[in-house]
Amino acid sequence: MTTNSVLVLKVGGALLQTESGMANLMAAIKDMTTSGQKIVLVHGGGCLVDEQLSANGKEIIKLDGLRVTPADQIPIVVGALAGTSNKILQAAAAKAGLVSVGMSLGDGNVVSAKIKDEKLGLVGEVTPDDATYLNFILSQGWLPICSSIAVSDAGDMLNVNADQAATALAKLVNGTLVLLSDVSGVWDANKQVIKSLNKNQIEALVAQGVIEKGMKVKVEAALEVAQWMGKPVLVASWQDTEQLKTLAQGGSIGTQIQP
Ligand SMILES: Nc1ncnc2c1ncn2[C@@H]1O[C@H](COP(=O)(O)OP(=O)(O)O)[C@@H](O)[C@H]1O
Ligand SMILES: CC(=O)N[C@@H](CCC(=O)OP(=O)(O)O)C(=O)O
Repeated sequence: MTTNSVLVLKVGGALLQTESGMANLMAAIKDMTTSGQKIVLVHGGGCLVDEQLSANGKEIIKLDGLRVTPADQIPIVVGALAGTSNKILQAAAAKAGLVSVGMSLGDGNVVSAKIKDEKLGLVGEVTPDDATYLNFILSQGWLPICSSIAVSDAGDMLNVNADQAATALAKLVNGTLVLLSDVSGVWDANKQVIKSLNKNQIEALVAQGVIEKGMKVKVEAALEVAQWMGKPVLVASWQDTEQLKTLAQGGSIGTQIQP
């Protein structure tokens, strides 16, 4: 998708567990940036957080796809996302010949953050704020790699769902959002990828329980941006090299979430 607008690519945490997946993605990013496409990479790391919480004897609780994050889990969550996950991706970027800047939502006032809902603990809700820092990184030809850890004005470190993090950054730079997961797109009840979805269809599939958990959060984030921008948002897979090539050539892949 070589467009004039900035491409905001979000990758789910499962990517970080496959060397070949990361290598393929970084090769596709290298191709796109070489042809002048500006890219912001936003990442999750939910599975790494799960691993680290378990290793530290902590409970894993999710509500509607969002992790309940008590204060005693924050150091582990921040370490897994802003630390390990972010640096794993920077290492993969370096291997592909890309110059990256590892960052989080707490940097340069890119977003403003507040606690989303007391019952989720230290989970953040973010809104776009100041694009100066991100635009500077892009103007240097560097690849920003952003984790979904935010910092509130009150000085709390907050855990933000990475799809929602990507939503805020896509709005910030008025970019084109692509959410890459470990599935080829949004499935129907028979696990067939649906080519295109609008608001009514999404609401029906959520009500039927066909779209659930992390995919519910993702599709709702995608719909919000699609409506805000007045253009479709793609939900696709980082696993499929062909999909990545199509994306790099400006084609449409996976499921299009329509405004
Ligand atoms: N209708 C659906 N279509 C595709 N995936 C779905 C659907 N409903 C639930 N899922 C689940 O959502 C997962 C993707 O969400 P999530 O794990 O949060 O991804 P990521 O970590 O890439 O953001 C899929 O692996 C799948 O198990
Ligand atoms: C609040 C919340 O749910 N935060 C997520 C942040 C990471 C994430 O979203 O990772 P994926 O993209 O791999 O799912 C979490 O703690 O798992």
